Amino acid sequence: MIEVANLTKRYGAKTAVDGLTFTVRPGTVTGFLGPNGAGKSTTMRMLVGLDTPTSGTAKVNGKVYAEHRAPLREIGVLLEARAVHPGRSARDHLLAIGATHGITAQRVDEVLELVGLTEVARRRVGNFSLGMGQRLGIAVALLGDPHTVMLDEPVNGLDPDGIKWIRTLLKGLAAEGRTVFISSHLMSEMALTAEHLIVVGRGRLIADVSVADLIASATRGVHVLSPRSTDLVRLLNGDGVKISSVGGGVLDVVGLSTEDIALRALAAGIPIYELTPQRASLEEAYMELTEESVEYHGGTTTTSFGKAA
Ligand SMILES: Nc1ncnc2c1ncn2[C@@H]1O[C@H](COP(=O)(O)OP(=O)(O)OP(=O)(O)O)[C@@H](O)[C@H]1O
Repeated sequence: MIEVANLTKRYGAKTAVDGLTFTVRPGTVTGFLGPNGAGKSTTMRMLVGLDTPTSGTAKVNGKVYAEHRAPLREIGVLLEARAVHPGRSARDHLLAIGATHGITAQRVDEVLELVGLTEVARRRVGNFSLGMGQRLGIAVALLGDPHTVMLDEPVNGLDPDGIKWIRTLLKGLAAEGRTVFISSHLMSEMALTAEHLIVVGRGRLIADVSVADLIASATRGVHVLSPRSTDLVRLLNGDGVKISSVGGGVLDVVGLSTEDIALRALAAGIPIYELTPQRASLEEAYMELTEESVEYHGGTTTTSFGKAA
């Protein structure tokens, strides 16, 4: 379990994390999302004692990191900046880390197997590809068989096979009852991996929501096909309702639910052949949610072409 309460971090005049409060529960994969500079890495660093909060608390399994006697057994982390001695083998790297916690060579070999590095376990880490380095980082995180796993951008550098592997791994860890907290900018991947989301922007909490609810809350219309579309437009038009044609006789109705449309059409005797709610993708829902809090907007090059009538 991860509990963040009124957490604030200032670097001089810059407030990186601003009164953040949230809980990450065991048993599900929780995604940590937010635009660049939103404060995700800073929050994760405070959770593992790499940064000190200006105020508030960041607890793992009921205690702040420094209070744990065997932290590797409480929380396994993969943060972006990893210090690995390039001349060491993957196995030696894990053995050295494990030595501080009485972790056996057998456990090291188990973890190497789990992340698919057994065959290269005795090779110099300096020659590892980005994906192999990422797998080694995940091996470090899992070494102490921790109850909580926190990974910053875990799919960075992984190929599609690797991405699928980590998705299965993370879901498996959550199914075992562990707390799994991951940050990522890949929305399509988050939609497949996470069940719950903590969304931050400019250091503040924007949403603490299930993936399903976030997608459902994104405003999208309902596509309606009727042989009497003109009558239907007249019937449904009103305050807060926007109706447009999307071609093929199909109307896009925003501001009314499928039930509203069906019942009103039924009462007026207007037949309906098709009624389809338009679902937003997680990416679209996320963009709507964070629109206001993007710190660094990219420049756009716009060229005007005459719009076709
Ligand atoms: N050591 C530091 N000194 C000064 N400012 C910092 C420091 N660390 C982070 N910041 C600032 O704090 C803000 C939050 O940064 P952080 O890295 O936590 O964001 P993030 O959400 O992880 O971003 P990204 O998605 O780009 O990794 C940024 O504006 C960043 O420039």
